[in-house]
Parts: sequence; C-alpha cells; structure tokens
Amino acid sequence: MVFRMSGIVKRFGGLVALDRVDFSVAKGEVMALVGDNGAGKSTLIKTMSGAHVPDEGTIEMEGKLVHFRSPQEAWASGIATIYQELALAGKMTVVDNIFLGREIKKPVLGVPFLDRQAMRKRTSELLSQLDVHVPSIDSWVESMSGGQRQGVAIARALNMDARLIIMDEPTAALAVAEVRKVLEFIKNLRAQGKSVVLISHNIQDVFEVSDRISVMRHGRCIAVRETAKTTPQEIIGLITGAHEVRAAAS
Ligand SMILES: Nc1ncnc2c1ncn2[C@@H]1O[C@H](COP(=O)(O)OP(=O)(O)OP(=O)(O)O)[C@@H](O)[C@H]1O
Repeated sequence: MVFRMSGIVKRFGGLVALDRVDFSVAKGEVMALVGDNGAGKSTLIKTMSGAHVPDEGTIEMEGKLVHFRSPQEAWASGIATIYQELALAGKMTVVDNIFLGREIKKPVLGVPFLDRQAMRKRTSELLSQLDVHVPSIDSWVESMSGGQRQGVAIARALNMDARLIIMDEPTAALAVAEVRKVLEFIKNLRAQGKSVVLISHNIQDVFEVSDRISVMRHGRCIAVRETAKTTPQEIIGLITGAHEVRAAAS
C-alpha cells in the first residue's frame, strides 16, 4: 500500500469524529470515500493531509511512519489535496499557478532570474500528459471553466511530485461534459501510477472511476468494497444504514 492509516481517532471536545478508522490506498488505485453528511469524510482527509493531527493511530506513506503537523509536511511527503475551492489564484496565469512557490530560476551573470521558457515547457507537458485543454497557458485561471480549473489544480499537484492526490467533491459544481473530463483526468492519474482518494456524493461517478470504495458512517469506516464486486444499491444501503435496520429486524 502507498498509504495506510490504522486506528485513527480524532476527537473534538466530547465528540468522536473519527473512531478507530483504518484506511489504505494502493499504488495506481482510485479509492472512493463515501458517507452521509457528518460521517467524518472531511475530518479523515484533513487528517491525511496534515490539517488535523490525530489523537490516536498511525499513518504510513510509502512504507514510512509519518506524523504530519501541517499541510506543508504532507505535501513534502507527496500527498496533495485538491479542495472544492481549489486554492488557485484567479488573477494569475496557468503557468504562474502551476509554479506558484516553486518557480524555476536560472542564473544570469550570477543573478537568479525566472526561467519562463522552462516553466512554460513543463506546463505544456503536464497539461498534455493529463489531456487538459486550456485556451492558453497565459490565460488567467479565473476565465476558465470549472473542469479546466480542476485540470490545472491536478497539474500543479503533479508538478509538486504528488503520489497521492486527494480530491474533495471534484465534480460537484460541474456541468455534465465537464464532469466527464474530470473523471478522465482521474483515470489518467491512475494510468500514470498515481493514487487517488475521491470524496463524492455522486454514486454514479464513484462507480465509473473507482477501484475500491470505503464507506464511512458515524465516524467509523464500516465497509470497504471492490467496486467491481458491489452494486450502487449495496453502497447506498451501507451509507444510509439500511443494512443495520435489516439486521435489527431479523
Ligand atoms: N473543527 C471541528 N470542530 C468540532 N466538530 C467538528 C469539527 N469538524 C468536524 N466536526 C464534527 O465531526 C463530525 C464529522 O464531520 P465531517 O465534516 O468530517 O463529516 P463529512 O462526512 O465530511 O460531512 P459532509 O459530507 O457534510 O462534509 C461532525 O459531527 C462534525 O460536526
């Protein structure tokens, strides 16, 4: 497994938001994370990405124990999180967003200057690898569609050498054609051997793109299923607790 969490507990005062959660993702795997509102999905991804420190449990990335105290530490270990709001700078170009904070510089007469040519070349390579089409790499990000912006955010994560990419509801605000595109980006990431955690309320998207599905309920990870061996009905039953009702009745 590229990534493994074991026995993760996270409390907020008296509330146990994560109750001994085990969660893992293999190399080149798309793991969907599903659950009802308040089930603990956001808290879990914030713990994976260094925004929350767990009260108990262990986290391993690429076989090494890690103790993230900040999102920067998680990024440095190769874990990128793409939140719905994306954290791109709207009034900056595609190239500048992809290299924000890690510009390529070259010395000219001993003084470091931005190597725009190298950054433009790398940007075009990343976008074509992912099959992201933007009007121009010099366009402002705010002028682009939601799907194109998702593509830029993913390219930025790859440029930072992310091996595990966590995507929080990436298709929630998108039109149908754009949803297709984002699902293709996710498949491209998998084809490149990257691992993806996909949080989604859209069961159809989950079934189209994931290899396994983890179901959270009341802060616990109650089931993990291989997508090819389950059905939307079973997953919805697990999310809503219908299986508990049936078990209680029998
Ligand atoms: N910072 C916080 N302080 C106190 N309680 C919190 C905090 N963050 C989350 N919680 C609580 O932890 C529980 C899990 O919330 P979480 O946001 O992780 O659920 P979720 O599955 O992501 O839900 P949604 O789909 O609505 O985003 C909820 O009861 C929530 O109120």
